[in-house]
Amino acid sequence: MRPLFIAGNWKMNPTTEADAVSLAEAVKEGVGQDHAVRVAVCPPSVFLHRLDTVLSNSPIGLGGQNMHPEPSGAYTGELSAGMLVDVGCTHVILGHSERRHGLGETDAFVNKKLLAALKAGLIPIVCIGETLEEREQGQTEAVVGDQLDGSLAGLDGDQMAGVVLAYEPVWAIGTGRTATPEQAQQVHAFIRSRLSERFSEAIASRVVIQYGGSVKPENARDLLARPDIDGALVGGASLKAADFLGIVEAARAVTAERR
Ligand SMILES: O=C(CO)COP(=O)(O)O
Repeated sequence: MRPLFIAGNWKMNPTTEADAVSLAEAVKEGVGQDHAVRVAVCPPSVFLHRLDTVLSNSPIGLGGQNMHPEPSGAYTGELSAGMLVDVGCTHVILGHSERRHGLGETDAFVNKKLLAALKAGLIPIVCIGETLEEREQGQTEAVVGDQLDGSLAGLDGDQMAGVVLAYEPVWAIGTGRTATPEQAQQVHAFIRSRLSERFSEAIASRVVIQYGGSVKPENARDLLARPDIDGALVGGASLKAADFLGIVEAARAVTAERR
């Protein structure tokens, strides 16, 4: 059985280290030593080092929100996989739509980052998802399929099994408009079938596929109860400890029901 995995993508929030520490401490206290559900937080990179200390003796993973594929060099403003590992990261988000659409990241570039992240021992969370226009034109599967092919190029089955995918329909991010559990499940099942064709059914069945886009405590349980939805990548609701912990609680409830 795939363990459910709830990750918080804090994006460019909160704005001070003191607030980041408070949020991380509250999440740490709420999660406790429970390992039934995987949990990670991905704060802005300037807070990573401090939060590694805050989150010590806790099962909560720590993730970067981006990285450069090269290990070092003349890349102003960038940071590498090795640097993320050095400050205590276990995870890294790659190819978020805010970077694909806002900053022109391509599948090929995401793929280079993915290979570098795996080499450095990070667990990558690779984001994919269609825009509203693409959905309305019936292109969801074509777009998501292309993103998968491009982003996952060159991976072998064992590497794939260690990658987390996050299906984040762009139209559901920060809009309050969540994909219905049925809509999300349909795309998640498509993603898994694509992985099955490309790798094998055994590998596809091991890949954790998170859903992201306006996940809240109120809608988390219905989403997480679907067979191919293995967790959530949470934006806005990860900035309030009570909301984020409410989503973790929903994941625990779904996990307990499945036992
Ligand atoms: O982009 C997201 C997570 O990566 C989702 O953001 P929201 O939860 O704010 O919609």
